[in-house]
Amino acid sequence: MNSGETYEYSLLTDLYQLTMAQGYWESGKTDDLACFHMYFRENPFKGGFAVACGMSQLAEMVETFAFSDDDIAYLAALPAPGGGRLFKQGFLEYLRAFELDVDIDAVLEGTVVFANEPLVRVVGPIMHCQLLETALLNCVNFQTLIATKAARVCLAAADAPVAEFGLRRAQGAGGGLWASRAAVVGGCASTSNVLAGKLYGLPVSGTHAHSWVMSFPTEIDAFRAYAEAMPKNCVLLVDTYDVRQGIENAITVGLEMRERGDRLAGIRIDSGDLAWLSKMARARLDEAGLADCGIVLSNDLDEYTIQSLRDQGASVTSYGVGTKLATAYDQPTLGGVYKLSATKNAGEKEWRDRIKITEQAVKLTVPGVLDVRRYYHDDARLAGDMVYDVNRGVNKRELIVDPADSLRRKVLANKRYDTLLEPLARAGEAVLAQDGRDAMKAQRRAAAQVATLDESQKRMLNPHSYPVGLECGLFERRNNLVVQLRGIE
Ligand SMILES: Nc1ncnc2c1ncn2[C@@H]1O[C@H](COP(=O)(O)OP(=O)(O)OP(=O)(O)O)[C@@H](O)[C@H]1O
Ligand SMILES: O=P(O)(O)OC[C@H]1O[C@H](OP(=O)(O)OP(=O)(O)O)[C@H](O)[C@@H]1O
Ligand SMILES: O=C(O)c1cccnc1
Repeated sequence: MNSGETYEYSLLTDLYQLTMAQGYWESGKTDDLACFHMYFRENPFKGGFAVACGMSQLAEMVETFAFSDDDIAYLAALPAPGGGRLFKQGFLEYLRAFELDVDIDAVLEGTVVFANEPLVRVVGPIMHCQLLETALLNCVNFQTLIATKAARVCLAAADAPVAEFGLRRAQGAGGGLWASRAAVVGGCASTSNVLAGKLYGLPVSGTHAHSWVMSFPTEIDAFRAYAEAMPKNCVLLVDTYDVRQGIENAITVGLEMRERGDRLAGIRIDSGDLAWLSKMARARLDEAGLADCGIVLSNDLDEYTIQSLRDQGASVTSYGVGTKLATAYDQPTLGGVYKLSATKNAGEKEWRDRIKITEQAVKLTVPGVLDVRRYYHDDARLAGDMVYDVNRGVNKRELIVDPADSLRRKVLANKRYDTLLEPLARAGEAVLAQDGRDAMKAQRRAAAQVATLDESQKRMLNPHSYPVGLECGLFERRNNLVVQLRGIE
């Protein structure tokens, strides 16, 4: 898979990653190993869950990560604010020959994930881990945000398919492309974005614009011409002048199509009271014998308006959702972070815990080399997620502790579990199989996993919070480290 744009992933970074890299190179720390994890601290949209996405682009990033002669020439020319050049020639030659050498483990796209558990683990020479940080966060943060928004919109829409229409309002070309893909992973049935369809193998769909109607002398001329041009894909936009008249014109054309052996697939309503108009349209279409003509609703929709339309009994076959989905209108970022959790310097055998301490309990990081065990109830509903250190044992009772409230604990022993992180790269080579990169497979994974959530966790308003906790031994270890570092033993 290719993103379609010539990305320079090695330079798609913050300058400080490169200045630190020169520092690591100069201080002989290029062989010191580090372990970083990417996670977010709060579920987006005040929701009860998120849908992971961005791992396919991450694999592409690993595959293409290199500093070209052109990149090196650019870096060589950068001035240092204090005079001279920012980067040393020796370091630039090192970069020219640079080969990424990291192991990455990540959840598969479409996996349901929660706050405060790792989505991605990167292990390798610290400089390598840091050279990936910014681009990794850029892709996983954005795509997870949009996939989650899409999952919420699709939950609200229930059985009615949602088409993603957001490209025109998306944040630039790259943002639009990846937003369309993430929207499909999150559950959208199709996208209007043709390039995303081509690049990522997504279903594309669409209707027509008001300009089509406005360019003809009358609405019915416009409808007839569209029906001629698109007899097998004819959805007529009925609200350019007057919805009531638009529906009557669509019925006339729909009946004419039927005479020719074609079918009016649907009408689209894009303004006004969508619930009332859709019910009125349904009644008229049925009366006219066009019960097989669908009704598409659009206009500034999101999960909340869709929920409200359903509550009002709107008659709808599918939704078109653009701006509020592709831009994650009510929350512009996921806020995911990438934190160092363990180091192993040259010559050391064991990983050494690393922790960032802070006054804010939520910002305290978790030490170790981590993975997540997801436990299930007998009926396949999720029971709880345990964040644990892969190099240490798990306590017998499989007890987890909520680090934000240590009184919240849960015993998970005797339950079935699986582990969430899967190999994405080994020694700098992407090992994520094509299967693991397929957007439509990720969509099926997301749908199956969202279905395992309890209704209370899927609620839009004040959802029940799913238990994610630290393995009790890891919780104790972290507490001891904080005590040690604060010198309060
Ligand atoms: N029955 C309804 N219940 C709740 N929200 C609705 C209903 N019908 C429409 N909406 C929403 O109300 C908003 C209407 O916005 P606005 O008043 O800007 O649209 P409009 O004037 O009908 O159309 P436009 O300005 O696009 O021509 C949209 O976000 C739409 O999704
Ligand atoms: O409302 P969204 O969820 O973003 O869905 C896409 C919108 O884009 C189109 O409108 P257009 O760009 O012509 O602008 P308009 O909404 O002002 O008609 C379309 O008719 C939808 O209304
Ligand atoms: O196909 C459509 O109806 C469409 C596509 C993009 C934006 N608005 C509508």
